[in-house]
Amino acid sequence: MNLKLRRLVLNKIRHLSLARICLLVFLLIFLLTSYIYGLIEINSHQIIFNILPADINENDYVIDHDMVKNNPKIPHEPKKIIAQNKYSLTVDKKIKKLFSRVQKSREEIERVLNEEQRKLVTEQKNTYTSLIYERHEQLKAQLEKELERLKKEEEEKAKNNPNDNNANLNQQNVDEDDDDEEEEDARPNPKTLKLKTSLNSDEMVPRDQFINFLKLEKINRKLKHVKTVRELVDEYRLNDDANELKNIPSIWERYHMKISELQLYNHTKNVNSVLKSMASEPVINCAEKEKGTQIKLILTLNDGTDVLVKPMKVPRDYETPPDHFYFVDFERHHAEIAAFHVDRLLGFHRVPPTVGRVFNMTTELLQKAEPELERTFFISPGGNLCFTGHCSYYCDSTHATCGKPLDRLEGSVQLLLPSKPAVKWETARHPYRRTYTKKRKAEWEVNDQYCEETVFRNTIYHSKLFLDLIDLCVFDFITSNMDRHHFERMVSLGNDSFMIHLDNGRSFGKIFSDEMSILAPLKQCCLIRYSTFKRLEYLYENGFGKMLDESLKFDPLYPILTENHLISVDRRLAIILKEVMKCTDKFSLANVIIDDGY
Ligand SMILES: Nc1ncnc2c1ncn2[C@@H]1O[C@H](COP(=O)(O)OP(=O)(O)OP(=O)(O)O)[C@@H](O)[C@H]1O
Ligand SMILES: [Mn+2]
Repeated sequence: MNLKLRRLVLNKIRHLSLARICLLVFLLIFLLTSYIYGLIEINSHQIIFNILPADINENDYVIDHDMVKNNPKIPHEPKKIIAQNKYSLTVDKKIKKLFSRVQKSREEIERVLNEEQRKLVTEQKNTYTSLIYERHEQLKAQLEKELERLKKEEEEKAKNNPNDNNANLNQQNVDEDDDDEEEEDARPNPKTLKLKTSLNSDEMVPRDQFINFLKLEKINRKLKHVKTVRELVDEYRLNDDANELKNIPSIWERYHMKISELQLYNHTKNVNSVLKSMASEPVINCAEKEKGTQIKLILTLNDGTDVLVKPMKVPRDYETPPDHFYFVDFERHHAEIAAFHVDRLLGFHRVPPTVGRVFNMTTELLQKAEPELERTFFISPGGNLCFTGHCSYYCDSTHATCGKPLDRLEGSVQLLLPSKPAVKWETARHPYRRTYTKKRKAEWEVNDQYCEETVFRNTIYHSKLFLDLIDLCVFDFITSNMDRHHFERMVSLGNDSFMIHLDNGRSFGKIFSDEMSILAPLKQCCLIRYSTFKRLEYLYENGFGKMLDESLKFDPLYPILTENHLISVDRRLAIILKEVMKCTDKFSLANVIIDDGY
């Protein structure tokens, strides 16, 4: 009896295990396919399921809005936390003294080159410029010869071995390092060869001469016709057979057409209406920005305006963790907004109009999303609507962009500036670029003579562009932005059209300390534009932090910066002025503060 029972049980178990094994194998195959097709992500410590219904049903994302209203713990309106004038203004006597010294040297600073000097300096400048063009032509001719020779060799080889399928010569240049676009290729193509604007290493440009090149701009400025986008559009329309610019959205007339070679807008007033419409116009399409390292959306608004949206990732008081490099830092929407206001107060007007906006993720993003993006939406365990999107950094489920709460999402909205076909842009590598690696330092970080040895020798900076670069350094130090790898310009507006201060998402990552290395261009070159200095003086006298807070009050997401951020802005302004002061110990005042007419 006992034996019979035992056999029966054993048999049952055997059968059960077979069924289990089948089930297990099936499950494994299922998991493997899910993993391959991206429905499952495996992290170091968890497995994440991205299994979504193939067709997204709007009802899957119904958010309980009453819950938000009835739950006082959920902040559905940002609290106004900044008490006015809480941060104090310290006035440094030494800085005040610098202001009065500059006032006294005003005549000397503002003086233009006399006729004789102008001729001489123009000649010197032209000598360098012709030198680099000459070398460029020589190099091009040399490369063409070399290519010709190689081609002949290949042809001869082909004649000798007619069966051998030779590799195409031009094919060898396809692999280009994206980051080092200005570095020389192994075998550059003479047709697309970029002009090397740098003089040879033994050809130093003395400081006095370099300063004269900058001063020469003051004369040129007076003679110059300042080009606008309107002119570019008019020019383009003359040959616009495809009628590409026939029915352009109203933003062109309201804003784009007025962009000039000098700045993105001339009066705050001109930009306020754009900010307002970007913050309120209904969204009609939502796409992802291609090739981004972090998630960015491109929205088309009802009035035809295209805008770039960076969604909220971190709270206002977030600081970059001490072990995080600048190149892995999160992009912050509040930084983009604050940077616009800082740039505007500095009088540069080189950051595109940027405003904060609260989105209803369901109706404004999900329901308007293009299919690729739509597929990445899901509801989190906390009941919030989230999406991951596609990008190379932080587009996995652990870093999803989620409603705070439910489907309420804050973001920065930046106007997309005009580009092709009427407006051509150019990107150039920043001379004080960081290495974007964990271990290697850039030359400017180890060589204090870098400015004279490298920057002064680059003929691209024998122009207005150099003091623009110092302006950018001032702006980046105040906003604490270490992520300035390139700068972009609308070159069809002119050879030295202003540097657009784009991509400020990684600024304001430090609050209680200052990143002194950002000031390297100012410290090493010891040159600053007169009008910028006067602007810094004005902000110092009137309280930069306070003015910034007042300016930010116009943003729908106010407060944008914390009180400590505002204190940091005042502190950094004083540091910049002190660095200028140190420079005037080394060089005379009129050889540090330069009036180039801009
Ligand atoms: N407001 C704008 N108008 C026009 N073009 C823009 C604007 N903002 C960004 N772009 C274009 O998109 C590019 C990428 O923008 P941004 O630098 O913000 O993205 P990113 O993904 O952070 O780039 P990266 O991570 O490589 O620094 C810019 O270099 C510029 O060419
Ligand atoms: Mn960036």
